[in-house]
Amino acid sequence: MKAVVAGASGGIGQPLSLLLKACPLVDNLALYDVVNTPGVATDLSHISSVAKIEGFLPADGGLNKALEGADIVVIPAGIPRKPGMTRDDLFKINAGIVKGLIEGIATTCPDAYILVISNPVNSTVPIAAEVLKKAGKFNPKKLFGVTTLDVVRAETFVQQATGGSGDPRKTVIPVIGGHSGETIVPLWSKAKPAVKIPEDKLDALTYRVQFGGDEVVKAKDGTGSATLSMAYAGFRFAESIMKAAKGETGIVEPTFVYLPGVPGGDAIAKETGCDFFSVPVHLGKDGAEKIEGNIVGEANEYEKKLLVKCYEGLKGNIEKGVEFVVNPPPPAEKK
Ligand SMILES: NC(=O)C1=CN([C@@H]2O[C@H](COP(=O)(O)OP(=O)(O)OC[C@H]3O[C@@H](n4cnc5c(N)ncnc54)[C@H](O)[C@@H]3O)[C@@H](O)[C@H]2O)C=CC1
Ligand SMILES: O=C([O-])CC(=O)C(=O)O
Repeated sequence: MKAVVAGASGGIGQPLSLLLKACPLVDNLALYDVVNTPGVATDLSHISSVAKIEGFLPADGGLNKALEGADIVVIPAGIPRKPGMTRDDLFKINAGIVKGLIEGIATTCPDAYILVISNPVNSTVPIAAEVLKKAGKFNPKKLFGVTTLDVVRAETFVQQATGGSGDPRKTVIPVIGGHSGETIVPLWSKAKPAVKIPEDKLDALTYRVQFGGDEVVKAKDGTGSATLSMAYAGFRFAESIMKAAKGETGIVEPTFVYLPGVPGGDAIAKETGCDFFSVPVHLGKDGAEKIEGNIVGEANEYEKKLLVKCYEGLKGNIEKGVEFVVNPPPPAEKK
């Protein structure tokens, strides 16, 4: 299994690369970034794990060299938020970064699983899909927006709100929709095993999952957004993809996918009016095998109200991403 991290020298990229280097499922690890990958790769190369590691910079076709033969490409490249910014404020810079990286993937390793972390995920995944479509290489079963951090937060915060003890990972909570503010919808009613959230804590708990990113941005006070918890979440999702690729069955993860391209997705696309949506997806050797049931239809009344707000925001984010590729903005005039 060859894994590539694009944006490997950054706040997420470095710890994510560390986790992938230590993972026995990875035989080869390529680190790509516009800066510092020789240093990061040399540092990680001293770790006594099976993965062979190499760092690449843009010079001399570095991106294509990194991507050559890749089975899985994880993309945390791009700028993070500062206090006062929304994820959508990152679009201006990150849209072009993601577009360029996906063009490289379309040329060099179109069959790889593609995991997009770069924000705004609600728009960068549609950008990736459109770039791949344009190149005639779009396989919706292998393109994923990484929304695992929302799931991780829901697992953690619900324990705190209910006074639960024990391993938070043992409670499975589907978090669906998109990856920003009100587009993030935790389905507490679908938790397994069931959770009993005191009514007076429900709004605050939901808000904390939806705006957990802001909590970190505020605490980091201008130095960035979630990196370590994101590296954990990104690795957790990448590991699930790799395990499924190697034949492990029964793996289900919420992830932001192109609904019409995944079995079971059409009904949800019709109900939500959104072609891209995060839903629990069964993972298999070919990627997204199918979507489990109609989770949107099964939401309770409280969650249905949250979903209405989710659709409103998400539709615009998706359209913005699609437009960026289909009707690209004119190139900026040179001064
Ligand atoms: N999906 C999610 O749940 C989350 C997403 N994010 C997003 O992840 C992205 C990265 O965040 P951080 O690692 O904190 O930022 P960072 O600034 O620390 O690292 C980003 C890295 O990307 C590199 N980069 C820039 N242009 C590139 C290009 N064309 N090719 C390859 N690498 C390039 C930079 O050199 C830098 O090393 C941000 O957009 C952030 O909003 C952050 C947390 C959670
Ligand atoms: O909040 C941000 O900008 C980073 C992010 O996506 C998260 O932490 O969920």
